[in-house]
Formats: sequence, structure tokens, C-alpha cells
Amino acid sequence: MSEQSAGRHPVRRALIGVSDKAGLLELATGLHAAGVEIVSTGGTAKVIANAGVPVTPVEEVTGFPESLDGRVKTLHPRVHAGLLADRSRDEHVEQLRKLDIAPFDLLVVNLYPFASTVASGASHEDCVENIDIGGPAMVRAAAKNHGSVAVVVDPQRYDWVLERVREGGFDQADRRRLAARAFAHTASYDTQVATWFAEQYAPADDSGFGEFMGRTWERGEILRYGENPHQRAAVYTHSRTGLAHAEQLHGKAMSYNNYVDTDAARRAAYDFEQPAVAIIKHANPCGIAVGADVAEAHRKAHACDPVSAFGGVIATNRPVSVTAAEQIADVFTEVVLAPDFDAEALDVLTRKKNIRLLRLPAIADADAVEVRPISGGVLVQTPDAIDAPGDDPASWTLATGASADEQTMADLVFAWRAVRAVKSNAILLAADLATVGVGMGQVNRVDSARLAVQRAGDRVRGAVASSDAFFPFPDGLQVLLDAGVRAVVQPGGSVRDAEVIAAAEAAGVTVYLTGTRHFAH
Ligand SMILES: NC(=O)c1ncn([C@@H]2O[C@H](COP(=O)(O)O)[C@@H](O)[C@H]2O)c1NC=O
Repeated sequence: MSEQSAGRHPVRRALIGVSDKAGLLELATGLHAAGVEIVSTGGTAKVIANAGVPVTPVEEVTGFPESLDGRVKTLHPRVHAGLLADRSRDEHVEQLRKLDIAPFDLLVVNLYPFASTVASGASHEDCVENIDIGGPAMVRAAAKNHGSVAVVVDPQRYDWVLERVREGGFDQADRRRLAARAFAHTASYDTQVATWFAEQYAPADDSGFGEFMGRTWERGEILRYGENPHQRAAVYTHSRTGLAHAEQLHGKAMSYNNYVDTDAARRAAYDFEQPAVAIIKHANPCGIAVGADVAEAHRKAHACDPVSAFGGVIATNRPVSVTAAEQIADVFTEVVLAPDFDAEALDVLTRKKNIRLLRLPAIADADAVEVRPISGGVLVQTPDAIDAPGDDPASWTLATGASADEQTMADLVFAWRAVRAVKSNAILLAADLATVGVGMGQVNRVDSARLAVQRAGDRVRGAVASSDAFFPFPDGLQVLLDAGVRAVVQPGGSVRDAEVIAAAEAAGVTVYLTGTRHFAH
């Protein structure tokens, strides 16, 4: 016997109970044609029988009616003994014979749609009713008994299942892989249920955070290496949306650092309502701009810091046009992420062998919380959304100086939104709805201000500035005032606000306070 076919068991009897009936008919028809006896739960049996395929209702096996609105269907020793009997143990086989129970060789189950019921905003009663009990019990039983039973939880695998059945059954390696998949499936399902219960029914207080929070991840791509070549890395996903599921249209495989930078770029560009472009290096922007279209936004974003933009990652919140593509193609760029690419733009960009092109719909990220690992645990927070109270310019307080005119206010609003994408301490200089100098990641605000001014060069004169958090002393702001900024937006709230504002007043510079800060660590 070859290694491959070791432990192959023919499939004679299958139990099918599926909530998602996709592919069911083809499966049942194929199993029947291969001589497999099919036993099924009520709704599943009805679909199979209606198609003229012979099926035994599970009630006939249990001798017990499906009852309590379907809460009890398969929870019966005649089902579970048939799934749990170890065919390699003579005493199990003998007991089945005495009890007149026929064993199952194959179990096909998919569970009540708990997660999508919760996501649909259904009532508590509906959510609770969609917690599958009998299904996971059967899946776990068959997976435990994988020496004898093959268990299938993915409708996408039905074609392969039929192939295997026709070839003479599943071998031991198949059954082990299927069991691993099955336990992962029930673990993920139970984690969703436990997390929902903790949020709904067992919150420690009114914080909104349950006493338990679980997430499970499925492995996606294996990456060539991690942040550095000596580190191993892979992508694991926990939802069906977001960057981890972006469609790669062209280019080399994404690297670990590409993902980190592209996620920062996505967040920066997709924050804006107008056409926007963010160019990111090492998770910080070397340029962000909005414009009438992607090409204009890209020109302005690139002009902020052309030196740093070399080898950068670009994200835009609109389909990439051919003009934008031609501009991008002129600069060595690692990744371009966009909701789409015009056909001609793709022609232009795909001439570049290595550039990675990713398509991702510009919808809000579905994640309700952000999770960051620390040694021994994780930190959890709600995302720093752009709808905090102080993000609405109507709520800003004019602390000193003349009210901003329309153009200045537009630049201040842009600068306030863009500074969220900069690692703290963040000082961002903007003119004409584009960054002209960014100071990021410094351990004091004075150095960030100096960096921003240095990067802006002559463009600082008449630019506006945003600061992600308050100025603890006047010194950081003074750097901006001395360089010639026209107006500043910052949260305020320092114990030395009066000194800080006085410095601006002395320079005749407008300062708006938002009351909200946007640290990014
Ligand atoms: N209660 C039980 O004994 C039970 N046994 C199987 N189920 C589930 O019932 C569903 C199939 O039901 P139907 O064939 O009636 O549509 C499957 O999702 C299966 O996981 C059950 N339902 C819920 O727990």
C-alpha cells in the first residue's frame, strides 16, 4: 500500500446536515451515484429528496422526532455512536453490532450562521437561536474519531470529496487534515459565540469590553520573511474585508514591511472624502494631498518630499487614472493600493515588473476594535476614527488671531485630518491641500517642528500647521512661528496653554483648538 493511500476507508454511509445548502444537490447526487447511503436532517433531507435522490431522514435512524424547533435533531446515541465508534477496536465494532447501529464513514455539516445573524443586527433571541449545538457536537465527534470518519465543513471541498469517494475513500492523511480543519472550524465558531456572550451578557462594567475577547485567524500567505530577513512571517486573517484580502493584480509577492506600510497608506488615503493620495515610507507619510483627481493629488503628495517618496508605498481612495499611472511609473514605487485601476493605467503600471498593484474597495474598515500585542497580552482599543467631536471644524475654538478665510480653513481641515497618519510627535505643514513638510516620530515636539520646517524649506512661509497633540511649552510652536506659518490647529489643553497662545498672539498667527488629540504610536 502506498504512503498516500495508507488507511483508506471506503465511504458507504454519510450523514449530511447543512445549514448552507450551496452545492448540496451535486454532492448528494454524486454520493448516491457512488453507492453511498445518505442520512440527513430535516431541511437537508427535504432538498435531497425533492431532487429525487434517496435519503434516510435522521428521525428514522434515531427513532425520535426532530423536536423543540430543531434544537434536538441529531443529539442521539444512534447518531453519536455511529460517529464515535473506532473501527480499529473490535469491541467498538461488536458493540455497534449488538446495538444495531450502523457506523458513518463521512459527516458533512455546516453550522447555523451565528456570525452573520449577529452582523445583521438581529434580535438577541434570533442570535441565540442561531447557536448551533447538534452540529458542533457531531463535527467534534467525527473529528475526534478521524481514524474512522472523514468530516467535511467546507462546501468548497465538495468536488474534492466526491473525487475521493470515487477513488475508494479518504486515506488517513486526508482524514487528519479534515479533522484539523473541523476542530479549527468549531473553535472559531465557539469563539464568536463566547465573545458575543461576553459582550452582551457578561460585561465587567459599562466599558463596552467583555470579560472575554476571542479571535481566531486563518493562515493566508506565507511571507518570504518578516521585518528582517532572519525573521519568519505569514499573514493570518480574521475577516473577509480589509488589506489582508486585497486583490493583487500585479507584481512580486507582498512583503511584511509592504503590508505594514500599505496599511498605513490605506488608512491615510481612505480617510478623505475628496480624491486623496498618501505616499508612505516606514509607516510615516512623505506626502499626503487631496486634489480634483488622483493625478493632481499624486503630483502634490509627491512634491512634498520627492527624495523620501523613492521606494514608497502609495494609496489612493479613487481608481487610478492613466495620467496618475504615468506619474507613478516615473518613480520607483513598491506598492500602489487603490479601489480600482483604469484599464490604461494598468497597462502603464504593469510594464513595471516589480511594482505591486492591489485593488481594495474604499469601504470603512470593518474592525470594531484594534488589537496590539504586548508581551504577555494585547492592548485593545476602538479605532481612532475621524469622527471624534473635535474633528468637526464647526466645534473648533479660535484661541487667537483672525478667523481663517475659506482657503486657510480648508488647509487647516486638511492638515488636521492628515496629521492622524503621522507617528507622534507629529507636526504637519500644509499648503493648497497638500503636505509640504512633515515632522514625525520625534521624542519631543520641538524636534518634530524643526524637522517639518526643514523639510518644507521655503514652502513653510504662509503654510498652515497641525499638531497631533497640544504644545506642552511655547518652544515647539515658536519654531513654527519663527518659520512663518500662517495658522495653526492643535488640540490645546496644556497647563501652559496661556503661554503657548500668547506666543502665537505676539506673532499675529491664528490658532484653533480642537479639544481632541490624535496620537499615533
Ligand atoms: N440540534 C441538533 O440536534 C442539530 N443537529 C444538527 N443541527 C444543525 O442543523 C442544520 C441542518 O438542519 P436542516 O437539515 O434541518 O436544515 C445544520 O446546520 C446542523 O449543524 C442541529 N441544530 C442545532 O443545534
